[in-house]
Amino acid sequence: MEIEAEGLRKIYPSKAGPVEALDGVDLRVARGKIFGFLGPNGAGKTTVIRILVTLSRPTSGTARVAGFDVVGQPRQVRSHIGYVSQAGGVDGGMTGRANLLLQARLQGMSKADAMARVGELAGRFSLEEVLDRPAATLSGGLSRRLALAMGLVHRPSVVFLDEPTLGLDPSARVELWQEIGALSAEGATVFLTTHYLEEADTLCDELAIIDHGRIVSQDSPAALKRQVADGEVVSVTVGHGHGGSDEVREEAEALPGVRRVWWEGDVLRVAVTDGSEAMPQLLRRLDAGPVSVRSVALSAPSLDDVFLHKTGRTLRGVDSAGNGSRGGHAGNAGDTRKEEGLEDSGNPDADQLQGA
Ligand SMILES: Nc1ncnc2c1ncn2[C@@H]1O[C@H](COP(=O)(O)OP(=O)(O)OP(=O)(O)O)[C@@H](O)[C@H]1O
Repeated sequence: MEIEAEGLRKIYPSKAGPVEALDGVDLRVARGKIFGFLGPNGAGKTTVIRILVTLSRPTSGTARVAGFDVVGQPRQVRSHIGYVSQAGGVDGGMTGRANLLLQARLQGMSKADAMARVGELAGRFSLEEVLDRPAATLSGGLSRRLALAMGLVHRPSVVFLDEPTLGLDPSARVELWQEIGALSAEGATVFLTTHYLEEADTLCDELAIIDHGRIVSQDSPAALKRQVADGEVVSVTVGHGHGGSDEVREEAEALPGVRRVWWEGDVLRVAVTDGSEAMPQLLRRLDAGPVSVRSVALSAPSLDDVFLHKTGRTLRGVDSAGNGSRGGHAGNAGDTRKEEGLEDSGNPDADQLQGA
């Protein structure tokens, strides 16, 4: 296993009293896999990543990355990992080349080696044309590619990416997926957080969903979807404001071939063994009932369904810039980040950590 965590707990002190961010997190990620970490806001994703990349210590529990203990052997861990935070660590006032060179020099490379590595990475990430531009002038997609290249300067075997495509347009996102896929094809292990379920579904070999500081599920995207429904999901949209009726849900549950029924706003979702068999019966039953049906659709279960089933919340509503209602609670991070900064003081480069 390239990443292993057991019983991770983290309690942050805060003025309002201790905040339990992690409540016994276990994780196992095999070498070369792309592992996606999903969860509502405030679920504990960043806390786990920060422990795994040695920026924060667990209150209790253990974790090993690339075979090294994150608490006892932080230097060894750092020399084997790349970490690209949400902020990315790119200095906007410096050119792309200067950013890359600085990282390489910080890794202890000679000037000649550093320049050769910058050339290599620029070719690999199609950054040649932007090497001499100040990083602040790069588009979102280019800036993320630069940040990723910076995280790979020292050829880490495990790469941590915190929301790598947040706010990117669809084509830039797909380009980055290709880069991430290539990393794993070359043997690197990738651990990423994302709010985009499509990204998790397309890119990741395995996913863990965290909620309230606990892992509620870990499996491949396909297996997770099978857990929700080994079949199809009929989605019935009812008249505005008429969703949520227990009576309708119970009626649907009583039909043959129905496995699970739940409301998502004004949409009744019905997990069934065979959609074409269940749909006519379901519609007949609904027609006789109190709600009007506006539309019906049949689909395979999605990760949205999994997420809702596991956390009781939906991640839908994230707009292309990553804003919007992401479900879950925002937590009380706003007034407490300072304490986190204190915990990490002494680390000169918390945003872009590659090696010690
Ligand atoms: N330094 C801190 N001091 C106190 N509480 C904190 C601190 N950092 C995080 N927390 C709290 O711990 C919990 C987990 O936060 P964390 O940032 O790990 O969640 P997250 O899943 O990464 O959220 P997001 O998706 O919003 O980034 C939240 O309740 C948060 O408010």
